[in-house]
Amino acid sequence: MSRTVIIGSRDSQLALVQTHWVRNELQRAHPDIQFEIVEMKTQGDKILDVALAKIGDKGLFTKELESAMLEKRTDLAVHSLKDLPTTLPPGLILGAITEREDPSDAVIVRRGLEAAGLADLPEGAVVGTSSLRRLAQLKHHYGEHLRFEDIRGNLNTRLRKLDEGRYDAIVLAVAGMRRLGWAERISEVLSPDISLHAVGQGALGIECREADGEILDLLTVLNHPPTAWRCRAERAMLRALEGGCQVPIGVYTELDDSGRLTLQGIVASLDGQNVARACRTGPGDAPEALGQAVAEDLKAAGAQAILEEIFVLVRSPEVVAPGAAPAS
Ligand SMILES: NCc1[nH]cc(CCC(=O)O)c1CC(=O)O
Repeated sequence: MSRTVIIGSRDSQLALVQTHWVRNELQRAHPDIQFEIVEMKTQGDKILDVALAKIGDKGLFTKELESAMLEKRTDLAVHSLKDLPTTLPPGLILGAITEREDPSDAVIVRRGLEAAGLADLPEGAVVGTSSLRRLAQLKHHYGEHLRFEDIRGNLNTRLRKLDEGRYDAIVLAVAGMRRLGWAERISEVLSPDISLHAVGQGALGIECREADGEILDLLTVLNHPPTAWRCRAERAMLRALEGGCQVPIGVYTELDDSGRLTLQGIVASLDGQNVARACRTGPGDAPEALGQAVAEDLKAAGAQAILEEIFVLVRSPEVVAPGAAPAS
């Protein structure tokens, strides 16, 4: 293949680290092909100071990258998988899912404060989070002891706000901190008993045109089947719940040596008081069926009512939902 392959990326520091990693992997596997990166701003990058929930959740960080592929200005796009909606525009598919980083959430304590994690923070300490999923689960466990406030901006901005003393701790994805080389700032990795992570967290999704067989062939080197099975189950669950990225939905998956996949799911009310949980195990090579089954169990456990209540809250004009950033 003699063409130059153009890779679309958001221009945030994390997105560029991820896209350069993908470019290097592709270049190593296909030395005769030229790979180029084109940086783009998405809607979500332009309007970070606005309550994102108001703008519409689907594809805030992906639309511009997708239009570019459909118009053949680019050939593929690299996304944090958790920012990629579960339903893609016609003509585009998920060509590969890369090996997952640790998908857990991490607590970062402000410099100068000696605390090993959330349980160790002083009474009334202020914890910053921008995701309803984290907020709901942390309120459920630490609502009596800690206060929670919204935090916005990219990872650099959030760490700066933390160290300026506006928060005592913040909660972020382990994966982003590691990829940016800031792992040593992680004070605590939250166990799934405290916080189930976002669907797709820690993995990269590579999107391309469905009909572009050449590109699809090139991408097979990036696909990590165990991660792909886990993430497909997680995404099928989310899709079946029709949960945009704004709702407190968390997951945890495990793949055992014999290829059995376990998917745990949670749907929580914003105050953390009302929680629906479900867990099932099934064959790893039928992840969509497993995801759909767990979604049905969650609905039977009360998820529907929780989701409807949140939908009304998030859409009502008076209420600016605390921390409605997408897909965390
Ligand atoms: N919501 C934004 C976002 N999208 C992807 C990551 C990094 C982690 C990942 O790849 O899942 C983050 C930051 C965060 O949630 O802390």
